[in-house]
Amino acid sequence: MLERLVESLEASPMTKRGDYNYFIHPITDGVPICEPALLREVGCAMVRMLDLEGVDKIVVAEAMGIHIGVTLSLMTDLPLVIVRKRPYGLPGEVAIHQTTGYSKGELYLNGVSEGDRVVIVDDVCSTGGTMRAILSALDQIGAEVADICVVITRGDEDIGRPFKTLVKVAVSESGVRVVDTYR
Ligand SMILES: O=P(O)(O)OC[C@H]1O[C@H](OP(=O)(O)OP(=O)(O)O)[C@H](O)[C@@H]1O
Ligand code: HPA
Repeated sequence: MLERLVESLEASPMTKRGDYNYFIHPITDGVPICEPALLREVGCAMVRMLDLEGVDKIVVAEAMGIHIGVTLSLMTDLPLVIVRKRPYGLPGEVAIHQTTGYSKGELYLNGVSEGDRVVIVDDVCSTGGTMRAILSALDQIGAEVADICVVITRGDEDIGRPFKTLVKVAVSESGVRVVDTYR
């Protein structure tokens, strides 16, 4: 279990975004190509780990939460909410300020209502800025977060509540090392 993920992560090419050591991987970038077997491996592990009891919706962030969310939505039959990087101006839309290790921007949440029970999934948690921003928007709406799972965690970020991860990695200029695998 998770062999494809571990092997491909440790073979990730590296680049720099300012001072940030950025690894390039099919799950986090869709580059160079995302194999169905890898998506299946990730989807099966997440379904096993997540507490899906009574959950109404899966929440993901554009862009690199989308393929993971679609995989889980097809496996669980739960609807998908995509937090977008552009506004739609619909009633109830919540704007969120996102800060990552290498960027800042706005995200916009639609489609979650007060009392909804959701799970959040994403490709990677690094500084935790994206996850904290989404959690604060869901809290503002009055939705309940049943569980959170990311594919990859890098660093020891605090997002204000426990969350699950499939693998934990250490990243340096020379590459990615998987330091823990959860299944
Ligand atoms: O823990 P953090 O420091 O917030 O980093 C994690 C976030 O960074 C990436 O998103 P990004 O905004 O770069 O957009 P992308 O999904 O379009 O690559 C990634 O998909 C996570 O959502
Ligand atoms: O190092 C990274 N690689 C890909 N996506 C990311 N999102 C946050 N950090 C990274």
